[in-house]
Amino acid sequence: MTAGTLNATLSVRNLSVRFRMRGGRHIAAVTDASFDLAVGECLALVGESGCGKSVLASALLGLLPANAECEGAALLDDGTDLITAGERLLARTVRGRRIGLVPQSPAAHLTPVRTVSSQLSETIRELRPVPRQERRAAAHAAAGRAAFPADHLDRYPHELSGGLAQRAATALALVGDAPLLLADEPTTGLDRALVERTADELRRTVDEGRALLMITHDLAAAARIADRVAVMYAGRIVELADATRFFGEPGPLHPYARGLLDALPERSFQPIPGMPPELGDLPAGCAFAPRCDLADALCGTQPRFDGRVACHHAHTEDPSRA
Ligand SMILES: Nc1ncnc2c1ncn2[C@@H]1O[C@H](COP(=O)(O)OP(=O)(O)OP(=O)(O)O)[C@@H](O)[C@H]1O
Ligand code: NI
Repeated sequence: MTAGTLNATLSVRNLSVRFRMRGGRHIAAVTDASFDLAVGECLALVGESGCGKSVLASALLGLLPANAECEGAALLDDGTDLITAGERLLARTVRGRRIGLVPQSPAAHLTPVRTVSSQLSETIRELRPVPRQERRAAAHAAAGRAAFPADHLDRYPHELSGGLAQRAATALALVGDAPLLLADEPTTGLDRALVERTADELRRTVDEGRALLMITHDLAAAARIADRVAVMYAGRIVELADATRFFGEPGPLHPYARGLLDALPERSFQPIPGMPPELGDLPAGCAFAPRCDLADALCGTQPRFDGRVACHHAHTEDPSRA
């Protein structure tokens, strides 16, 4: 292990996930992803729809379907490799206990026939033996941290709006007190005020000594709580940056990441032209080249990720090198 990974709660190394499809085809959903996540840190994973964010999260929790093939490693601080650990170990010691998941589709994650309060209580009971009274208190505390209103705890999932279901799922992820949280679009369906409140609560959870990988389309939410940003394009992490630098000056290094920020209404409101490529049919070189103003012959070869960026024409502050 290198020095840089010593304090990491999670070290992802060269993680690739491919789906085997009919006719011998493959979909390269995640390719060669590497990053670390430390205690007290929030890493935001951003990128357009379909770029592989949720597949990456599912790989870390052993929740991929049977036609998925995984390579690489994802090490917890005690050396447990999430990629090679079997289902028994993941189910007994990892999911809910060491890693809490806020799923992308909360409705599918909530049990329809039980109230939010009973689901929270049941989850606590499964994780550790505590008296009923304490379970109730823990359920209330988790609801509060997820901005879920206490007077809705006795409701069934179908009685909840999308935003409330999202917050119920967040409470379920928090109730186990896992040191590592994976939140897949935790602010979807929430209005701006609730986005900010949820983001602030998640930030507080991190500041109490946890680590958070937050997957999001919402760059404003990412700017609010993230310490670092990982930008994914067509299954690859193309930039890994300090959030202050990324959202402020000098801004992102990768032309795709610069395009994502420029597309924001509060910036130039200029969408990136074109569409991301099919992950079943990726070009040999840089996958962003067909949409990139800066692309030239060099981009026909895959740019190497140097720890900060993977681009032959990365933005530079030094005009003589531009
Ligand atoms: N079970 C599967 N079999 C085949 N392909 C899959 C499977 N699950 C996901 N994919 C493909 O993997 C790619 C990445 O999907 P993923 O859900 O990770 O995207 P995402 O970045 O989370 O997008 P979004 O922001 O819309 O949630 C997509 O092209 C998707 O079609
Ligand atoms: Ni997703």
